[in-house]
Amino acid sequence: MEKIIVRGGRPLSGSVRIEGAKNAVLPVITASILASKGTSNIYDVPPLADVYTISEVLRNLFADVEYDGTNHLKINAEKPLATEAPFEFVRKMRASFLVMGPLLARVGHARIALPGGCAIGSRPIDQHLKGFEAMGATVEIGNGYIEAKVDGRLQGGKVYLDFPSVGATENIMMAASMAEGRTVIENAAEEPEIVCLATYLNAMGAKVRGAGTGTIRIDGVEELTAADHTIIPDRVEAGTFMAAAAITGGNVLIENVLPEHLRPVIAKMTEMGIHIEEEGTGLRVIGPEKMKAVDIKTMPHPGFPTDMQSQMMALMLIAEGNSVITETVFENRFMHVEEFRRMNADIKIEGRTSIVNGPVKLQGAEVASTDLRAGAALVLTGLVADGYTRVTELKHIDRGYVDFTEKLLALGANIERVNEEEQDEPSTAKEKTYNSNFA
Ligand SMILES: CC(=O)N[C@H]1[C@@H](OP(=O)(O)OP(=O)(O)OC[C@H]2O[C@@H](n3ccc(=O)[nH]c3=O)[C@H](O)[C@@H]2O)O[C@H](CO)[C@@H](O)[C@@H]1O
Ligand SMILES: C=C(OP(=O)(O)O)C(=O)O
Repeated sequence: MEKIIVRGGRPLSGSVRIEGAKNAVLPVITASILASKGTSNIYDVPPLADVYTISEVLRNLFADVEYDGTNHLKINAEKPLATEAPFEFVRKMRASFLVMGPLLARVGHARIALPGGCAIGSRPIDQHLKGFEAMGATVEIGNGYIEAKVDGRLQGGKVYLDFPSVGATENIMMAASMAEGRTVIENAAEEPEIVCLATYLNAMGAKVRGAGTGTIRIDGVEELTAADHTIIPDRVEAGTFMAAAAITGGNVLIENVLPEHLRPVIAKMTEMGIHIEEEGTGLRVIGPEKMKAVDIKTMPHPGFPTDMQSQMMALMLIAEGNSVITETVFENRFMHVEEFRRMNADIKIEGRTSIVNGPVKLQGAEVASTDLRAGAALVLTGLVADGYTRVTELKHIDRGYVDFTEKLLALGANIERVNEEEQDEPSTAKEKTYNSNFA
C-alpha cells in the first residue's frame, strides 16, 4: 500500500503551476461524443486517474481517444457508438454517468450502471433523469442499471432543478444541444465548469445561452462537429495550494489561476488574515503568523465550494478561536473529522455543522483519505503537525491531484510518497534512509 509521509515544520516557498480543472475536463470529454464528424483537440487536460477512467469509458463506447499523458487529448467519435457504461467504470468514478446525455442525444439509447452512494453522501441522479424525461426519454431502472431511450430525437423541454446540481445541469445541457427545439433549465448550476462546457458545446455548433446564470436556454441543432477547446484552471487545486501556503506560514505564487473563480475562497482566507494578491496570471499567498477563526457555509456557486471545505477545516485547526462549518451540499462530508482527531484536532459535529476549536498543537499520525479533498487536507495538516504524518488511501488523491507530493516537495515540504512494503515501520537501517530523505 502506498502512503504519503510528511513531516511538519517547513514554510513553503516558490511557485506552483495549476493544472486544467478535473471537474471541467470530465464533462467536456463526455460531450465530445456528440460530434459525429471530426476530431476534437482538448488542451490543458490534467493526467489524473479520472481522466484515464473517462477515456476508457469512451473507448468502450467505440470512440477513439488519444492522450499524450501531459496536456493534449484527441477524441474522434465518428464511428457508430455503443451505448453501455458498465459498473466497473461508474464504480470508479461517478462522472461516468455524464455519458448518458450525449448518448441519448446522439444514439437515442443509453444503459449505464447505477452510480451508488459514496463517502460524501448518497448522491442520487433523480434530477438528471427528470431532465431526460422532460425531453421525451423513457427511463427504466433495474438490475443495477439505468436504461434511457427515446424514439427519434429528444424534444426540447422545460426543466426546473430542485437543487442546482452541477452534473444534472451538464447532462441535460449536453442532451438538449441536439434535441429538437428549445430546452430551458431553471435553477441551473452556475459553476465555472458549466461555462467551460457551454463554451466547448458552442464551439461544436451548439446554441447554449445563459451558462453561468440560473437559467440556461439551449436551442437544439441536428448535428455537432468536433472542435478544439482549452480547459479552465482547476480552482480547487489552486485553493488547496493556497491553503498549503497559508497553513505553513509560507509565501507561494500559485500560477495559472482565474481569481474570479476563487472569490469565496479568497474572501474567507482573507478574513482569516491570510495575505493574497494578484500577480500576473497567478495569486501570491502569504501565510500570517496567526490565523483567525471564521465561519463557512458550503453552497452552490458562487457560494463557498464544498470541494474546499476539508482544506479550510485544516486551516481552522490552527486558527485562533471557534470556527463553524456548515455543509449544505453533501449530507456526509465530514468523514475527515475522525482523521483530524487522530492528529489532536478538537472538533464537534452537530448534524451538518462542525465546530472547530483552535488552535491546537497538531501531532503527526497514521490517517486515511476518506475522499480526494479530505486526503489533500490531511497532507496539509501534516505540513504543520509535530513529527510524521502518514496518509493512506492515495487512490482518492490521485483522482484529483497531479503530482501532489512532487509539487509540495518542490515548494520545500518534507514529504515523500512511499510503498508501505518498502518503508512502513522502518527498521533502524531503513529509518536512517528515511530520515535522510526528510532532512
Ligand atoms: C465531477 C464533478 O464535477 N464533481 C463535482 C460536482 O459533483 P456532482 O455533479 O455530483 O454534484 P451535484 O451538484 O450534482 O450534487 C449536489 C447535491 O445535489 C444532490 N443531487 C444531485 C443530483 C441529483 O440528481 N439529485 C440530487 O439530489 C447531490 O446528492 C448533492 O447533495 O459538483 C459537486 C458540487 O459542487 C462537487 O462537489 C463535485 O466535485
Ligand atoms: C467530490 C469531488 O469529485 P467527484 O464528484 O468526482 O466525486 C471533488 O472533486 O471534490
